[in-house]
Amino acid sequence: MTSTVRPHPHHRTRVPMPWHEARSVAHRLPVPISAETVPLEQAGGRTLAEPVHAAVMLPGFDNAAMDGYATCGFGPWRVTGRVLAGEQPATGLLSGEAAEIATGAPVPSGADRVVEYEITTRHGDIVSAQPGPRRHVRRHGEYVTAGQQLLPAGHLLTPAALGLAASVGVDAVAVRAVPRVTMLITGDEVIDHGLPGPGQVRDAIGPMLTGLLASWHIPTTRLRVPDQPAGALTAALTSALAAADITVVCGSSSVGPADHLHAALNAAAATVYVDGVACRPGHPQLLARTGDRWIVGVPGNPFAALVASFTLLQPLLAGLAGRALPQSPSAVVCGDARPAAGHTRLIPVRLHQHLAHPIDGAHPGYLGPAASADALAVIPPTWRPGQRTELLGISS
Ligand SMILES: Nc1nc2c(c(=O)[nH]1)N[C@H]1C(S)=C(S)[C@@H](COP(=O)(O)OP(=O)(O)OC[C@H]3O[C@@H](n4cnc5c(N)ncnc54)[C@H](O)[C@@H]3O)O[C@H]1N2
Ligand code: MOO
Repeated sequence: MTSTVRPHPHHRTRVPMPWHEARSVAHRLPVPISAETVPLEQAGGRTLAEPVHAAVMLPGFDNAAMDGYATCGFGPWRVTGRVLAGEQPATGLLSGEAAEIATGAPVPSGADRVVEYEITTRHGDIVSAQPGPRRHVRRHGEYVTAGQQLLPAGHLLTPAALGLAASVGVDAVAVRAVPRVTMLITGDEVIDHGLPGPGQVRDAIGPMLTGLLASWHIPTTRLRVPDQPAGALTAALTSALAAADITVVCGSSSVGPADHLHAALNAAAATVYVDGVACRPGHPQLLARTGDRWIVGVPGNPFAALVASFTLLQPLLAGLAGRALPQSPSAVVCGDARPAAGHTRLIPVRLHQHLAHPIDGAHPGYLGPAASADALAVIPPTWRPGQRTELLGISS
């Protein structure tokens, strides 16, 4: 798995790592990054470094699950008062008494059920009903007891998880730090704005990865690196490594005369863990480390760069956050997914009626199909028509 980087051999032989193995290596190698305590408002999309425990019981008090009447004993009942949410009942109820009550209001002592308005008839202060078996009272602590662990360390704080933490009285949570990510965009032909001139291309990877990482709640710094002089990437990588937990080098991953990544890694005394992955597109991708700093090399072809980001960057980020790899949903792929011997194909698909429909026209250098896809379907070499296959969600 580990190899020492040699001086840039243009025609070196790489042994590409199987796609699932590359993901697993990128996920299990990192030690989780440091933890910090942040207010709940800032914790969305972060990963818990410590479990969340309930500070209070839930519900916090016996309360009405319906708008209607809290009643005691058998009806008809005499209505003696009214309790709204946020109020405390003025008195308890005796047998044959009722209090009008709002959903969420504390039920008066003595009440044995809440009868919803819809099934009641009322004449003056007398209310009648034939209630069903449901009591419509949410009992103190029936959901959560105080001190109970609700979310484990390693849990991603989704909107529902934030709401849950707030509902049990939590104001701040211990989460993993946000890794600092720098992107180095290489290529003398690559321009940032406007219309490309002869031989030029617009940077598609910078905007794509900025958006992808933002969807994972991670801000990025983007820097341009010229191909010439040959030492420019080494200098840029050295300064990026000083400031960033992860440096993503875009382009320069292959074996061409301007592909300086391996020389730069050598200069940084980096250990390379993944050097080529048996997938299409995106095979010339790379994962390396020096100290606690990580380098991910993604190919210059933009769709290949997207695939590489899901292959190495997403698992690396999960590992740094101390989080499990996201569980991939699966679907049956319609038609011929064209499996290829010896490598995993990643194809853009649209999801319709629980089936994955491949989008035509995918090329490593073109993002059209990926831009209108719901997911990338993972097609192993052994794929057969009608077989379910893993999906990587790319549309959020
Ligand atoms: N002899 C070989 N040549 C190539 C191989 C190989 O195995 N042997 N692999 C091919 C594959 S597959 C890919 S992918 C590319 C990877 O090349 P690099 O990562 O070194 O990237 P570049 O050479 O710099 O650029 C490739 C291509 O992508 C365009 N590009 C680069 N950066 C951007 C950007 N930010 N936005 C949009 N487009 C970008 C660049 O202009 C080139 O067209 O190598 C193959 N060659
Ligand atoms: O990774 Mo390359 O783009 O397979 O085309």
